[in-house]
Amino acid sequence: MEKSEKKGVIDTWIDKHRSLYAAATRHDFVVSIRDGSVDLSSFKTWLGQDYLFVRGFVPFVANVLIRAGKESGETSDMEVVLGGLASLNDEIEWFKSEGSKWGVDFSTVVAQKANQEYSRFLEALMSSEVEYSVVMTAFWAIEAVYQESFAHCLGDGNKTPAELIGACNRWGNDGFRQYCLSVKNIAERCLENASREALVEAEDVLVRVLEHEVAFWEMSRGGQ
Ligand SMILES: Cc1ncc(CO)c(N)n1
Repeated sequence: MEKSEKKGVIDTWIDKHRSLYAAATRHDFVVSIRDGSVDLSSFKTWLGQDYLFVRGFVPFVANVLIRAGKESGETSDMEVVLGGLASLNDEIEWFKSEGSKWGVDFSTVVAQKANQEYSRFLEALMSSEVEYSVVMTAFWAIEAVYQESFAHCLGDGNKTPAELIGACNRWGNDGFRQYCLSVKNIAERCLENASREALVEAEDVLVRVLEHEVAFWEMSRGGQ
């Protein structure tokens, strides 16, 4: 089989954890955006919590960037991650303008438990004990869940409310999809050469990202 046809280890894990992957990428909140039934207080809750998440995600991606420069052996890895970091800069500006559009004052938003736990998980991944291949797998999964979720809200037959199209476009656009594929290719390349222990850890980290993503969407139910 040609290399391009071969199923990578990430796709094998996604198949193995198919129902959890679906829970993370087709959550009720996401489905409600797509079918137009979304409760706007849920959206505002998500917006405030995700703004806080992204502020914590920046140092995580910066850590990935440093590792991509030192540990990867491929000069292109750093460029891919730098592109991601640059788009987080725009994203923070976008969050601020969405916050004023929806009347969400981020200075008063408090991180909920699921958000705190996700941040702690990211901090643990920044330890130098964690292998590059494991960190890259986590990074891919974090980005891919948002890409798949929001692309679903833009797919054929969607009834996504006009005022939420901008949010869906942020992560559902084709450029972001391509970027996620680049990150996936980096992770796959690293995993091909990884030790047994690293593979076990990478699969575990992938599962834990999916669980954190489900818990993150669940916060939107509170609507507070
Ligand atoms: C919870 C969460 N996961 C992933 C991303 C980005 O991919 C985000 N902004 N928020």
